Amino acid sequence: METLLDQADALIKAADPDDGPERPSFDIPESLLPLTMPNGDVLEIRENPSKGRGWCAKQPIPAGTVLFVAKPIAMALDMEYVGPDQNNDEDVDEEFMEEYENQEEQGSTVNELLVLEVLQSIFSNPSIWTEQVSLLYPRDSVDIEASPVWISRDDSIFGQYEALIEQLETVPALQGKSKEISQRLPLIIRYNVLSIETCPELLSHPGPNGHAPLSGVGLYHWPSFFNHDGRPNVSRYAVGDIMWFVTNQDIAGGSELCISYLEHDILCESPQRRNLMLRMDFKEDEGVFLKGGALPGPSAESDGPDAPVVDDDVQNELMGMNTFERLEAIDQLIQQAAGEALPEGEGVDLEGNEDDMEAHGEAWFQCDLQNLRILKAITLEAMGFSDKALSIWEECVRFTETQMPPNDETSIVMRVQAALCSLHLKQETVARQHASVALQRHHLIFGGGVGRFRRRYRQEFLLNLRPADSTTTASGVNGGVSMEEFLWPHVDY
Ligand SMILES: C[S@@+](CC[C@H](N)C(=O)[O-])C[C@H]1O[C@@H](n2cnc3c(N)ncnc32)[C@H](O)[C@@H]1O
Repeated sequence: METLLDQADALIKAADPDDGPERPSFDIPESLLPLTMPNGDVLEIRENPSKGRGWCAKQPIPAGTVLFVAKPIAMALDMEYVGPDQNNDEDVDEEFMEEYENQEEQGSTVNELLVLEVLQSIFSNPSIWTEQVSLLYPRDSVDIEASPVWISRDDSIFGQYEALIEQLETVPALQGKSKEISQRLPLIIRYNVLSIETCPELLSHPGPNGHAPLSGVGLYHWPSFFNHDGRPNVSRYAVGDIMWFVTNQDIAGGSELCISYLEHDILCESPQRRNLMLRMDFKEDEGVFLKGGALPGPSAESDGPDAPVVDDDVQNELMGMNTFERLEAIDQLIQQAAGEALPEGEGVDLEGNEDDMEAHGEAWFQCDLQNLRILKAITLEAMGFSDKALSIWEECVRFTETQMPPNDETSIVMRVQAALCSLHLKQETVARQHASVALQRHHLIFGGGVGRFRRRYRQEFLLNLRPADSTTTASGVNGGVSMEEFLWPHVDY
């Protein structure tokens, strides 16, 4: 994994400031090649009457087992998708653009680029269709014929799509299949696409050296047989385009192995909200994923927001303020997010403009509150109030450990900040406890002991969230040793 992380860093470093990085297409390192074929002694695909095919465990599987590692059939980067050019088209109708922007917000438009990429791969190597893509859901011709014909919102993409479909008939192995491919492929992408992100959980992910520009979508073969569950027992993570699937808990033989199609911080929401976000062809209405009892999520008739409010734009807007203003704004938003207050001058944002920060007097998503807590802790630390920040980091830890799947990678990030903050306050015992849980959990999910942990967290340790971070010496006893070296010394694990 370390080699792949180096390659990911190199792509970010060499990225064009306007066009972003090159698309990652990494070779699976030799040491991981045995993990690319699902082990038939341990795993099998079974048919389930209500969910279709899905991966199952043939025998007990311990937590932290890598089920397999996969490379996509094709991928596309979010940054590559530019969408219809509004400036050059005076006839673009407003309703269309509104719908287009909504879709864009939901991150689905890059899927259109993926349709083209997969088609290109099929054209170059027809066995990709016959041996992999054609086996994916949906397979039933009734479902397929009932679906509307796919039309891209982007004329340029649609033109290329039609041309490629026509060219398929010139490939002997695909003759007579172009109609089926044109009907099925967009649906296959729609229902099997996976987001691909490198270290997305890190606070440094969106920053200058973070891996956000490598984010995209991909179509994978074996991973497409994971069904969704609101209590996933499998977690996934990626470096570049290579993706790992690992059990996040001990699994009993015979159980189904499921991932979550939803972001893990949405899983604690009400079924109504989860289904709105899921946008799938099935309803996910199992009980909410909670260890500590149900949160008071919105009821069916609630008119609270139907998507998280504290998105990247809101977070950037807040981080652009000076710390005093920011703290005040965050506190106001926390009240609104908890459904305790209407915003100042209802329906206006922090600068008095109308925007989607309009609150409804209804609770926002739990992840909104979590994101606001994180921003508050960062702000308090920058202001020198690390003692207040520590209790907020600990609240953040609690959220990830009670409202998210077991051993979630986000809980590691929160433990790391709680450890660094405690050490800054010279509370070494507390710091070591958080540090130890973070490392154990990281080792379980990502493997590689302290070496890999420190490699994956390299950018995170450069964040300098608290004054004098880089030179801190714990309680002075470890003169000259950085906080991370003090808490996670390089030892064999
Ligand atoms: C990525 S595929 C998973 C494999 C699929 N079941 C198959 O037969 O190939 C996604 C599709 O599986 C089905 N599916 C996945 N999770 C489900 C669930 N929890 N309940 C019902 N259907 C589910 C839905 O039809 C969904 O569009």
